[in-house]
Amino acid sequence: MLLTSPTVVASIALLTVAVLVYRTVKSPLWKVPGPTVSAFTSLILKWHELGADRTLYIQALHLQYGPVVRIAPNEVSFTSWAALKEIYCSGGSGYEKTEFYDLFTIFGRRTMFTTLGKTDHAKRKRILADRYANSNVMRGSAIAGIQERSKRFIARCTAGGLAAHDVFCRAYQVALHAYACDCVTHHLFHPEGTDSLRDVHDEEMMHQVAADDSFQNRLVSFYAPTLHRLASGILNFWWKPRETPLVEQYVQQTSKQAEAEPFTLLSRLREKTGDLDEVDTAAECLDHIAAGIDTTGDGLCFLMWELSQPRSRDIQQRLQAELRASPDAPLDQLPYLDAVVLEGLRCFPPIPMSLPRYVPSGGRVIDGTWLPAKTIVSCQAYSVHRLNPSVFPAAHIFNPSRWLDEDGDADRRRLMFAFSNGGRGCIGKHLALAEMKTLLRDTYSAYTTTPHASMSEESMAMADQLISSRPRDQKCLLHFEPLDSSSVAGLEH
Ligand code: HEM
Repeated sequence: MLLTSPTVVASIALLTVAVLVYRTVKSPLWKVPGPTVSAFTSLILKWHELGADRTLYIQALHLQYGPVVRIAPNEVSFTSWAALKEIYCSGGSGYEKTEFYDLFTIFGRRTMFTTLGKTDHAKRKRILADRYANSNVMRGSAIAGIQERSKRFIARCTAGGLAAHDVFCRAYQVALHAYACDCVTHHLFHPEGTDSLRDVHDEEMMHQVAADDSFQNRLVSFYAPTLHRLASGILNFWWKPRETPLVEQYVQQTSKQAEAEPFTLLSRLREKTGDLDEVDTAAECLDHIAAGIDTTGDGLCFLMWELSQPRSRDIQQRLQAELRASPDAPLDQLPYLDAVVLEGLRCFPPIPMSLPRYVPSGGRVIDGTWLPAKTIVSCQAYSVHRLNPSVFPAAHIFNPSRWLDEDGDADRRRLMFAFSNGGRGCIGKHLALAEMKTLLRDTYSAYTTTPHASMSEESMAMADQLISSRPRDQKCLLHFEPLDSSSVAGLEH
């Protein structure tokens, strides 16, 4: 009786609010700059996550509040080198990952990417690292496979003459994602890599991974597992669950049966059979496929879109001039190509979002702010690359030449966060760079690219997925116009 009295209910509610306010105000995070609402609830942040614009929301907060911003009651975002170094590089591999990475477990197993603790991660990395070393990526049939796939990509893009070709991934159309898929599976399984540039079944399989629209569904399963369990029928109607049966089957079969060449990851995993069972092996390989398709594909897509704009005409011409002047130069001796790729990854990082980590026990001072253990801290490449004006002046401008200036070179390179930094940075970095440079070299030694009239900046706006981003309309129509017949002849396949 007493409990239903309005006075008692109001008193309990008031007391609860008072305790909440008291605890919030007394929290060590209270003084961290940020909107007041972030101190009380993470709902606004989650709303932006579901709306696919978390990255831009955090960017706006940094613009308003500075390099340290509280984005949720227990979460702080940073943009400075001091913070980046502490969070991602201290002790070699930085702070431990949060349970956010549970969203990416495969076949119920943790892979190198989803391992949270440092010790387990270091053990797994010791097994895998040598196959992704630059010397292994750039040798013999490893690099020859990339070159072959790049020529296939160009052949598909130019098969219809001047007609526009969709260089982004759409069902049954030629795509940068197909190129990235064929390159990464070549590195994992050769000779059993995919041929999604030419084979419809492989393209369909690639498409399941690349055009996955499940991020909202997965976010709900992460934040509200009970709701997800109870209401999955309704949720699945609105937001698709992740379903990639074709690639799962391919990886499970291939990782069991294939005779893989010595440069491949699979051959390495075979040498280490005592460390990983069949399911671990398949999960690790599938993870690398997923990690290597959207990232390289979207990175190239945003970059080629930018190069195709009238405002980038001089840049495209300078790139063409360098490539045509040195047709046989090794990839690492083409400084402007390198600058174009770095600037592409700076302006359009394929993983633009926060990479969340826990403050270790005992708490830490990060960029002058003391934070208790278990606070979630992160940097996001999108903001790191745009909000350090002394290192990246006029950061909103796509300007590859900034990377040619010897002055400040070390500062720029250490703030390049597209592949993250420290011991948990991208293991596939050299593979991705080889793929990007090879395809750009083949394209711009022989063609000029221009945007199709139907394309707009809005359709190419960044849309966040779970951790990566992609163009909002998932298409990017470009024309490929031959520079002259002699340059094209070498690329015909
Ligand atoms: C332009 C292309 C790429 C970009 C921008 C990129 C970016 C990144 C970033 C930012 C991370 C750190 C993620 C985090 O801490 O949450 C990462 C990790 C990782 N990447 Fe990439 N990546 C690219 C291509 C690739 C490729 C081609 C592979 C294929 C093998 C790959 C495999 C991985 C793996 C296995 C990890 C986990 C590393 C670890 O935890 O030690 N990535 N990548």
